[in-house]
Amino acid sequence: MSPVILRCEGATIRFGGLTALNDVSFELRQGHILGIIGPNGAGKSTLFNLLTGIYKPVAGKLEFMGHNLVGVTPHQIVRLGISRTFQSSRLFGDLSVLDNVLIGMHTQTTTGVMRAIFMPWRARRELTAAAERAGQLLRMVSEELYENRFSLASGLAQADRRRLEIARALAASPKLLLLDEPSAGMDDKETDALITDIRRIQQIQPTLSLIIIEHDMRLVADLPDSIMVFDFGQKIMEGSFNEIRKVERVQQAYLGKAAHA
Ligand SMILES: Nc1ncnc2c1ncn2[C@@H]1O[C@H](COP(=O)(O)OP(=O)(O)OP(=O)(O)O)[C@@H](O)[C@H]1O
Repeated sequence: MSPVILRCEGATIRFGGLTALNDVSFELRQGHILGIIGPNGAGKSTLFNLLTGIYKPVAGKLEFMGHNLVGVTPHQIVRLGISRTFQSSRLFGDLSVLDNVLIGMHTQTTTGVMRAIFMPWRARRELTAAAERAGQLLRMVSEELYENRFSLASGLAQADRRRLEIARALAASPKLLLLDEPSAGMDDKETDALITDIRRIQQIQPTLSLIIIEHDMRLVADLPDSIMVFDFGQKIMEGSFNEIRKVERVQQAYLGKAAHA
Protein backbone atom coordinates (compact mmCIF):
# COMPACT_ATOMS: atom_id res chain seq x y z
CA MET A 1 0.00 0.00 0.00
CA SER A 2 1.31 3.47 -0.85
CA PRO A 3 2.31 5.80 2.03
CA VAL A 4 -0.05 8.34 3.61
CA ILE A 5 1.05 11.80 2.41
CA LEU A 6 -1.66 13.96 3.96
CA ARG A 7 -3.17 13.62 7.41
CA CYS A 8 -5.87 15.93 8.75
CA GLU A 9 -7.05 15.44 12.35
CA GLY A 10 -9.97 17.23 13.95
CA ALA A 11 -9.67 20.37 11.78
CA THR A 12 -12.11 23.09 12.82
CA ILE A 13 -12.58 26.52 11.23
CA ARG A 14 -14.97 29.19 12.47
CA PHE A 15 -16.07 32.48 10.97
CA GLY A 16 -17.66 34.34 13.87
CA GLY A 17 -20.59 32.17 14.97
CA LEU A 18 -20.42 29.94 11.89
CA THR A 19 -18.49 26.67 12.06
CA ALA A 20 -17.42 26.19 8.43
CA LEU A 21 -15.42 23.02 9.21
CA ASN A 22 -16.25 20.96 12.26
CA ASP A 23 -13.76 18.36 13.56
CA VAL A 24 -12.79 17.04 10.12
CA SER A 25 -10.36 14.10 9.91
CA PHE A 26 -9.08 12.16 6.90
CA GLU A 27 -5.98 10.68 5.29
CA LEU A 28 -4.78 10.61 1.72
CA ARG A 29 -2.35 8.10 0.23
CA GLN A 30 0.21 8.75 -2.45
CA GLY A 31 -1.22 8.28 -5.95
CA HIS A 32 -4.82 8.25 -4.72
CA ILE A 33 -7.73 10.42 -5.81
CA LEU A 34 -10.09 11.64 -3.10
CA GLY A 35 -13.41 13.14 -4.20
CA ILE A 36 -15.34 15.67 -2.11
CA ILE A 37 -19.05 16.23 -2.53
CA GLY A 38 -21.63 18.17 -0.59
CA PRO A 39 -24.25 20.87 -1.02
CA ASN A 40 -23.42 24.56 -1.41
CA GLY A 41 -21.92 25.99 1.75
CA ALA A 42 -20.96 22.53 3.12
CA GLY A 43 -17.33 23.56 3.69
CA LYS A 44 -15.62 22.04 0.63
CA SER A 45 -13.76 25.15 -0.53
CA THR A 46 -12.98 26.02 3.09
CA LEU A 47 -11.15 22.68 3.30
CA PHE A 48 -9.05 23.64 0.23
CA ASN A 49 -8.35 27.03 1.81
CA LEU A 50 -7.20 25.22 4.93
CA LEU A 51 -4.91 22.87 2.98
CA THR A 52 -3.36 25.77 1.06
CA GLY A 53 -2.68 27.97 4.10
CA ILE A 54 -5.30 30.63 3.36
CA TYR A 55 -7.30 29.77 6.48
CA LYS A 56 -5.86 28.69 9.81
CA PRO A 57 -7.81 26.18 11.92
CA VAL A 58 -8.88 27.06 15.47
CA ALA A 59 -8.29 23.40 16.34
CA GLY A 60 -6.81 20.32 14.73
CA LYS A 61 -3.65 19.05 13.10
CA LEU A 62 -2.59 19.04 9.47
CA GLU A 63 0.45 17.21 8.21
CA PHE A 64 1.77 16.82 4.66
CA MET A 65 4.69 14.48 3.98
CA GLY A 66 5.97 14.91 7.52
CA HIS A 67 5.54 18.71 7.56
CA ASN A 68 3.09 20.52 9.79
CA LEU A 69 0.91 22.80 7.62
CA VAL A 70 -0.78 24.83 10.35
CA GLY A 71 0.57 28.39 10.30
CA VAL A 72 2.57 27.77 7.11
CA THR A 73 2.13 30.45 4.40
CA PRO A 74 0.42 29.63 1.06
CA HIS A 75 3.72 30.30 -0.73
CA GLN A 76 5.60 27.80 1.45
CA ILE A 77 2.82 25.25 0.97
CA VAL A 78 3.23 25.45 -2.83
CA ARG A 79 6.95 24.82 -2.31
CA LEU A 80 6.16 21.80 -0.13
CA GLY A 81 4.20 20.37 -3.07
CA ILE A 82 0.50 21.31 -2.88
CA SER A 83 -1.07 23.31 -5.68
CA ARG A 84 -4.63 24.01 -6.67
CA THR A 85 -7.12 25.31 -9.16
CA PHE A 86 -10.01 27.60 -8.23
CA GLN A 87 -13.75 27.43 -8.77
CA SER A 88 -13.63 30.63 -10.82
CA SER A 89 -11.05 31.21 -13.54
CA ARG A 90 -7.82 32.92 -12.47
CA LEU A 91 -6.12 32.88 -15.86
CA PHE A 92 -4.35 35.86 -17.40
CA GLY A 93 -6.55 36.33 -20.46
CA ASP A 94 -4.21 38.71 -22.27
CA LEU A 95 -1.25 36.32 -22.01
CA SER A 96 -0.66 33.26 -24.18
CA VAL A 97 -1.57 29.76 -23.08
CA LEU A 98 2.16 28.96 -22.71
CA ASP A 99 2.84 32.11 -20.66
CA ASN A 100 0.04 31.19 -18.26
CA VAL A 101 1.82 27.89 -17.55
CA LEU A 102 5.20 29.66 -17.25
CA ILE A 103 3.73 31.91 -14.56
CA GLY A 104 2.84 28.78 -12.60
CA MET A 105 6.54 27.90 -12.57
CA HIS A 106 7.69 30.92 -10.60
CA THR A 107 8.38 28.85 -7.49
CA GLN A 108 10.70 26.61 -9.53
CA THR A 109 12.85 29.21 -11.27
CA THR A 110 15.80 31.00 -9.66
CA THR A 111 16.41 34.00 -11.92
CA GLY A 112 15.77 37.32 -10.18
CA VAL A 113 16.19 40.87 -11.52
CA MET A 114 19.92 41.10 -10.66
CA ARG A 115 20.76 37.81 -12.28
CA ALA A 116 18.74 38.71 -15.40
CA ILE A 117 20.74 41.98 -15.69
CA PHE A 118 24.22 40.66 -14.91
CA MET A 119 23.94 37.09 -16.23
CA PRO A 120 21.41 37.36 -19.08
CA TRP A 121 22.67 34.16 -20.75
CA ARG A 122 21.74 32.17 -17.61
CA ALA A 123 18.34 33.82 -17.47
CA ARG A 124 17.78 33.00 -21.15
CA ARG A 125 18.83 29.38 -20.63
CA GLU A 126 16.49 29.02 -17.67
CA LEU A 127 13.60 30.58 -19.59
CA THR A 128 14.17 28.28 -22.59
CA ALA A 129 14.17 25.21 -20.33
CA ALA A 130 11.04 26.45 -18.54
CA ALA A 131 9.23 27.06 -21.86
CA GLU A 132 10.13 23.54 -22.97
CA ARG A 133 8.75 22.08 -19.75
CA ALA A 134 5.61 24.22 -20.02
CA GLY A 135 5.07 22.76 -23.49
CA GLN A 136 5.46 19.22 -22.13
CA LEU A 137 2.95 19.94 -19.37
CA LEU A 138 0.42 21.31 -21.86
CA ARG A 139 0.89 18.20 -23.97
CA MET A 140 0.38 15.98 -20.95
CA VAL A 141 -2.90 17.73 -20.11
CA SER A 142 -4.20 18.10 -23.68
CA GLU A 143 -2.65 17.86 -27.15
CA GLU A 144 -5.14 20.46 -28.35
CA LEU A 145 -4.02 22.96 -25.71
CA TYR A 146 -0.44 22.40 -26.78
CA GLU A 147 -1.38 23.13 -30.40
CA ASN A 148 -2.89 26.43 -29.18
CA ARG A 149 0.02 27.33 -26.92
CA PHE A 150 0.70 30.68 -28.60
CA SER A 151 -2.97 31.77 -28.59
CA LEU A 152 -4.35 34.17 -25.99
CA ALA A 153 -5.90 32.42 -23.01
CA SER A 154 -8.96 34.69 -23.32
CA GLY A 155 -9.79 33.05 -26.66
CA LEU A 156 -10.06 29.53 -25.24
CA ALA A 157 -13.37 27.71 -24.85
CA GLN A 158 -14.48 27.16 -21.24
CA ALA A 159 -13.40 23.48 -21.17
CA ASP A 160 -9.90 24.41 -22.39
CA ARG A 161 -9.64 27.22 -19.83
CA ARG A 162 -10.24 24.65 -17.08
CA ARG A 163 -7.60 22.38 -18.62
CA LEU A 164 -5.15 25.27 -18.76
CA GLU A 165 -5.75 25.92 -15.06
CA ILE A 166 -4.78 22.31 -14.39
CA ALA A 167 -1.62 22.65 -16.52
CA ARG A 168 -0.69 25.82 -14.64
CA ALA A 169 -1.22 24.15 -11.26
CA LEU A 170 1.00 21.26 -12.43
CA ALA A 171 3.72 23.75 -13.35
CA ALA A 172 4.60 24.05 -9.66
CA SER A 173 5.51 20.29 -9.70
CA PRO A 174 3.00 19.36 -7.00
CA LYS A 175 2.82 16.07 -5.17
CA LEU A 176 -0.77 16.88 -4.30
CA LEU A 177 -3.11 18.63 -6.74
CA LEU A 178 -6.39 20.15 -5.53
CA LEU A 179 -9.04 20.65 -8.19
CA ASP A 180 -12.06 22.80 -7.29
CA GLU A 181 -14.97 21.77 -9.54
CA PRO A 182 -12.83 21.09 -12.62
CA SER A 183 -15.83 20.15 -14.76
CA ALA A 184 -17.80 23.34 -14.00
CA GLY A 185 -19.32 24.69 -17.22
CA MET A 186 -18.58 21.50 -19.19
CA ASP A 187 -21.15 19.37 -21.02
CA ASP A 188 -21.16 15.56 -20.66
CA LYS A 189 -18.79 15.02 -23.60
CA GLU A 190 -16.31 17.55 -22.25
CA THR A 191 -16.53 16.01 -18.77
CA ASP A 192 -15.74 12.57 -20.23
CA ALA A 193 -12.73 14.09 -22.01
CA LEU A 194 -11.62 15.70 -18.73
CA ILE A 195 -11.83 12.32 -16.96
CA THR A 196 -9.59 10.84 -19.67
CA ASP A 197 -7.15 13.77 -19.30
CA ILE A 198 -6.91 13.33 -15.52
CA ARG A 199 -6.34 9.59 -15.94
CA ARG A 200 -3.56 10.29 -18.46
CA ILE A 201 -1.88 12.77 -16.08
CA GLN A 202 -1.92 10.13 -13.36
CA GLN A 203 -0.53 7.47 -15.68
CA ILE A 204 2.39 9.78 -16.49
CA GLN A 205 2.80 10.84 -12.84
CA PRO A 206 1.59 7.84 -10.81
CA THR A 207 2.73 9.28 -7.47
CA LEU A 208 0.60 12.40 -7.90
CA SER A 209 -2.32 12.50 -5.44
CA LEU A 210 -5.46 14.50 -6.13
CA ILE A 211 -8.36 15.88 -4.14
CA ILE A 212 -11.27 16.86 -6.37
CA ILE A 213 -14.32 18.87 -5.29
CA GLU A 214 -17.05 18.01 -7.76
CA HIS A 215 -20.77 18.30 -8.35
CA ASP A 216 -20.86 16.27 -11.56
CA MET A 217 -21.77 12.68 -10.72
CA ARG A 218 -20.15 11.35 -13.95
CA LEU A 219 -16.78 12.39 -12.62
CA VAL A 220 -17.51 11.49 -8.99
CA ALA A 221 -18.65 7.99 -9.98
CA ASP A 222 -15.68 7.39 -12.24
CA LEU A 223 -12.46 8.92 -10.93
CA PRO A 224 -11.97 8.97 -7.13
CA ASP A 225 -10.62 6.02 -5.15
CA SER A 226 -12.80 7.24 -2.31
CA ILE A 227 -15.28 10.04 -1.70
CA MET A 228 -15.88 12.22 1.36
CA VAL A 229 -19.34 13.66 1.81
CA PHE A 230 -19.67 17.02 3.56
CA ASP A 231 -22.71 18.73 5.02
CA PHE A 232 -22.86 21.73 7.37
CA GLY A 233 -19.06 21.73 7.73
CA GLN A 234 -18.92 18.09 8.80
CA LYS A 235 -17.61 15.01 7.06
CA ILE A 236 -20.70 12.82 7.20
CA MET A 237 -19.09 9.79 5.59
CA GLU A 238 -16.30 8.44 3.40
CA GLY A 239 -16.32 5.47 1.03
CA SER A 240 -16.45 4.33 -2.56
CA PHE A 241 -19.16 5.76 -4.84
CA ASN A 242 -21.14 2.53 -4.49
CA GLU A 243 -20.96 2.74 -0.71
CA ILE A 244 -21.93 6.40 -0.37
CA ARG A 245 -24.77 6.33 -2.88
CA LYS A 246 -26.65 3.75 -0.76
CA VAL A 247 -26.68 5.85 2.41
CA GLU A 248 -29.95 7.67 2.97
CA ARG A 249 -28.38 10.68 4.66
CA VAL A 250 -26.09 11.15 1.66
CA GLN A 251 -29.01 10.91 -0.72
CA GLN A 252 -30.92 13.50 1.30
CA ALA A 253 -27.94 15.79 1.76
CA TYR A 254 -26.66 15.73 -1.72
CA LEU A 255 -27.38 13.13 -4.33
CA GLY A 256 -31.12 13.79 -4.50
CA LYS A 257 -33.98 11.60 -5.62
CA ALA A 258 -32.54 10.94 -9.09
CA ALA A 259 -29.50 9.19 -7.67
CA HIS A 260 -31.67 7.26 -5.20
CA ALA A 261 -33.76 5.99 -8.10
N1 LIG B 1 -14.00 34.04 4.59
C1 LIG B 1 -15.18 33.70 5.03
N2 LIG B 1 -15.86 34.49 5.92
C2 LIG B 1 -17.05 34.15 6.39
N3 LIG B 1 -17.73 33.02 6.04
C3 LIG B 1 -17.12 32.21 5.16
C4 LIG B 1 -15.83 32.49 4.62
N4 LIG B 1 -15.48 31.47 3.76
C5 LIG B 1 -16.52 30.61 3.79
N5 LIG B 1 -17.48 31.05 4.62
C6 LIG B 1 -18.74 30.35 4.93
O1 LIG B 1 -18.42 29.02 5.30
C7 LIG B 1 -19.39 28.12 4.79
C8 LIG B 1 -18.72 27.08 3.92
O2 LIG B 1 -18.32 27.72 2.70
P1 LIG B 1 -17.57 26.96 1.53
O3 LIG B 1 -17.24 27.98 0.49
O4 LIG B 1 -16.46 26.17 2.10
O5 LIG B 1 -18.70 26.00 0.99
P2 LIG B 1 -18.66 25.01 -0.25
O6 LIG B 1 -19.00 23.66 0.24
O7 LIG B 1 -17.36 25.15 -0.96
O8 LIG B 1 -19.84 25.57 -1.14
P3 LIG B 1 -19.91 25.87 -2.71
O9 LIG B 1 -20.19 24.56 -3.37
O10 LIG B 1 -21.08 26.83 -2.81
O11 LIG B 1 -18.62 26.49 -3.10
C9 LIG B 1 -20.42 28.95 4.05
O12 LIG B 1 -21.50 29.21 4.91
C10 LIG B 1 -19.67 30.22 3.71
O13 LIG B 1 -20.54 31.32 3.60
